[in-house]
Amino acid sequence: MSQMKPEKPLHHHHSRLLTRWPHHSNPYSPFSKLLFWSFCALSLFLAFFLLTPNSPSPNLHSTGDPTQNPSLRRSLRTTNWGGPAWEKKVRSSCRVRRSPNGLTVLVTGAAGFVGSHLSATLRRRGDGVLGLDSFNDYYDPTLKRARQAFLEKAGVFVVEGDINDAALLKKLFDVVPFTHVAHLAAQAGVRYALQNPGSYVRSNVAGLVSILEAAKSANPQPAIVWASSSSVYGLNSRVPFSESDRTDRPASLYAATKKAGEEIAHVYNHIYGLSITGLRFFTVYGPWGRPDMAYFFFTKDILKGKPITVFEGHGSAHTVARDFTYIDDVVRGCVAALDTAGKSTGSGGKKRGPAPLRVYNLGNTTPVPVSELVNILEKLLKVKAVRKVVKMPRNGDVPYTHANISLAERDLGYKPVTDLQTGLKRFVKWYLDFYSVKKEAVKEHGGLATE
Ligand SMILES: O=C(O)[C@H]1O[C@H](OP(=O)(O)OP(=O)(O)OC[C@H]2O[C@@H](n3ccc(=O)[nH]c3=O)[C@H](O)[C@@H]2O)[C@H](O)[C@@H](O)[C@@H]1O
Repeated sequence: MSQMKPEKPLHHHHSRLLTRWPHHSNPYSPFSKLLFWSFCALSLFLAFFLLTPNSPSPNLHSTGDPTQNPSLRRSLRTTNWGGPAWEKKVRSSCRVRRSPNGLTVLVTGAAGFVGSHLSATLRRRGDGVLGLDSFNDYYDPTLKRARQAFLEKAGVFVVEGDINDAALLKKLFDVVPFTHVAHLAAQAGVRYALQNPGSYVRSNVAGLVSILEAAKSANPQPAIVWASSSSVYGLNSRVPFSESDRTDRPASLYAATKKAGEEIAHVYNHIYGLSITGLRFFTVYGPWGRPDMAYFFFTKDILKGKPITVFEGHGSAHTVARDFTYIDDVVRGCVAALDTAGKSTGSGGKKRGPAPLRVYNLGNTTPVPVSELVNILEKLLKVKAVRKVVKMPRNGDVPYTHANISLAERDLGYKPVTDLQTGLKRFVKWYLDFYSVKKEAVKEHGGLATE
């Protein structure tokens, strides 16, 4: 009842205002009618323009919150794609040069750290590869553009678009019969989830569903390999972490969205017969890495003489350690996962038989304390770090990670061969080259090869 009350006075007020309006602005005058209809026509035109998926419009690589802002969401859906020239580039990027067994792979997050390395590796061995990336500014987009430049040189076209853009995904699957999707696009980083939780739900949950929806409707259905995370082990205290261990106690929203992804994978495998492999990456590092990761910004800050914050654990878990895994080892694991994926069995959105559903740890099996990581960086950079040792805040971090990789060893032939000292040496060399003289670095490396 109380909600009904204001209506009367408002209406009353409104009609009083009408009677006071001068003649030329009276809404019932011919001029106002004309204004009214022009406004309607313009609104209709704008609505049509914004909702049409293929309409060319300026590219917005925004990381704003599209679920909070519907107009931004629309703008993400109208990214500049489509047309004969664009389709030609897509097809040529997907042309297999390793017949007859070459794969045709859609790599999401292709301008990202693991995505760019994987795309280059696949293209080098002759597979057809198409990249997809939103180039958002979670971290410096110029680094993503530099990776894209490498990929273009290697013959990989990176489509600029959002994984939540269903019309774009449908178009890609209509143009190319992908045999595989390497789904690496995600909102990464454990601690950033405290600042921007929505972004994790959008990318890691909604985005994954969007990819699986497109894949289940595609004909043929591709096999999916996607990036889960070691963080799903959360507060698990059994070491080393095995795939059969508990993963129902995540310590961060990031971990929770990756765990949710593993459950979602089960659903799409069960209902639609999609072949799905989740890879639990263990703190992947190396050249062309992510600036939001500790080894990367420690390097930057040590060189600048800025203090770095080194976390230490609480009580018996005093040493904070990670099973740091070198990029080339992880990429070999990804390639093996694609090669052994097995086929999806569905068609026309219907399951025709059981399909593989797999999860593997891709770690290094040798956890290293973060303090030791800093020691190695100091030696390589020849600069003493200014350390601020603090108790680990409740920020989503777990004290340690340690992978048991026997399953990946058995099924994928996965065998990491790079220790932290060797991998960081390669990273530091790349870092110094890339950030002091960018162009020279690009020429010298001549690709993403790091070995
Ligand atoms: O293994 C994984 O699945 C995850 O690995 C990393 O997460 P994390 O291991 O936390 O990597 P960093 O953020 O680089 O942190 C490495 C270590 O440095 C510590 N750290 C971090 C930041 C800092 O200021 N000080 C500090 O001591 C962290 O506690 C952690 O032990 C990635 O950022 C995640 O995207 C990925 O999913």
